[in-house]
Amino acid sequence: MKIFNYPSPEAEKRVQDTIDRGLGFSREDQENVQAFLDDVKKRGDEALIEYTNKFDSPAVTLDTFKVTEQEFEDALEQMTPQFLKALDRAVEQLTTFHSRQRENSWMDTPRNGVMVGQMVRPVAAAGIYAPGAKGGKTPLVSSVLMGGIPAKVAGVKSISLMTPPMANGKINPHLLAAARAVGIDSVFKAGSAWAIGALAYGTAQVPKVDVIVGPGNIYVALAKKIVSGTVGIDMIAGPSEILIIADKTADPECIAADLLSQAEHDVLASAVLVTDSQDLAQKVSTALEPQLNALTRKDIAGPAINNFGAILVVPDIDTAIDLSNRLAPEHLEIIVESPFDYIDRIQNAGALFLGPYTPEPMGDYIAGPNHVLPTAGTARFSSALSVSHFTKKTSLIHYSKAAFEKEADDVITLARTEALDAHANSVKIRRK
Ligand SMILES: NC(=O)c1ccc[n+]([C@@H]2O[C@H](COP(=O)([O-])OP(=O)(O)OC[C@H]3O[C@@H](n4cnc5c(N)ncnc54)[C@H](O)[C@@H]3O)[C@@H](O)[C@H]2O)c1
Ligand SMILES: N[C@H](CO)Cc1c[nH]c[nH+]1
Ligand SMILES: [Zn+2]
Repeated sequence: MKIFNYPSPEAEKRVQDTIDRGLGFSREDQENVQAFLDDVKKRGDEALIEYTNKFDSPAVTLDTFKVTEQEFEDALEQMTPQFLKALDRAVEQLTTFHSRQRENSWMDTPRNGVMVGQMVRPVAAAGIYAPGAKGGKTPLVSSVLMGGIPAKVAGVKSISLMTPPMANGKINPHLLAAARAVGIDSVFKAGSAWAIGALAYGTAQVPKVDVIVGPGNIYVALAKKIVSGTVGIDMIAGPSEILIIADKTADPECIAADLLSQAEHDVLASAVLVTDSQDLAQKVSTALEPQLNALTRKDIAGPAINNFGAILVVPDIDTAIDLSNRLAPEHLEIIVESPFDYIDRIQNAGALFLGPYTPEPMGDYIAGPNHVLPTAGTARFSSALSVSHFTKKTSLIHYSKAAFEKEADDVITLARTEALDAHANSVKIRRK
């Protein structure tokens, strides 16, 4: 992995390439995705089956497109006790974390005779996307939990899960077990942009939803971007990224492993180490090569490391923090002598992992917080997928006659300033 001194023009270029890589949708991608969406809007399930047959599995038909109860049962029979134990732990710990995000409705009486408040309500229907590239061979089972659990905690009644099928026309059984564990019964065998279109517009089989959440590749991200406004979305969750700030106390083998953990997600993933130790930089670079070569997904992690990976040597940890705030990474690991000393200075990051025993995958699967996180610098203004993505708020207002009389003149004045006579009249008419 290439080592750069930072600041320097060469390092600056690599940093800029990393920032620019994430959400760069080409015109061609946009046109293709728009065409998929238009077609799903027009032809519904027929279009879904056609694209699923062409891109994922020739075995999916209109009759087998929705996962049946029998398929759920067959899947559950294949689960090992070891997997079910891990799944149970993940479900429990994620539910505990997300339950703390619940917001209550409230009412207040700020002035005599006036009542104001906010009612929190779940959306009626939500759609969850769980990635599964290469005919469902890399099913992100954990993404089912990350979408489903906050939706359930919010109180959403109808949840549909979309995920690409495997070549044999089935959904990966572990993914179905995860869906069952969080209480999602409607699972459809469709991925990519057409799955997002089905959720946004509805088809004969797929219910139209109010909110679509979940990560996915460029086609999924672009489709979500296009349909947002028609439906709510969580965010444009792009290719994964990790930034690690480490000092001489860090273990180079662990740092190399953590960098690769995100690089293996996508050829567009980014993995950056920022350190004040030249010695650590060299050792991580050396440790990385053999670890990369041993990976099953080295064909994905390799290009990610080559194109969007870097080891940046900085004069001090304060410079590392400034750079990290500028990059606003999806995942930020701080592995230095006293990591908690730096929390106050972290302004932009999707999730923060502190200390040598908090590798990023703890957060991907089991710690509790959500792993669907803002990427490509969008952590400057957006946050992890949460219960609030599945709720909306209605304001509540009440005036007594006396309270109305007291404030009426000011409303009339403001309405006239805006030349809105009818507004003024609606108040005036009540003042007999
Ligand atoms: N930001 C986050 O929180 C977060 C979390 C998890 C995963 N991720 C990211 O999600 C992504 C998952 O992507 P994935 O590819 O593994 O799964 P995916 O399900 O998003 O993509 C696979 C689908 O894309 C379709 N497809 C393939 N080629 C196509 C083409 N030319 N046109 C249209 N559709 C096509 C396939 O047929 C399949 O249905 C990765 O980039 C990963 O880094 C991000
Ligand atoms: N690291 C990914 C988010 O960028 C989430 C994930 C799912 N499975 C493994 N990892
Ligand atoms: Zn991951």
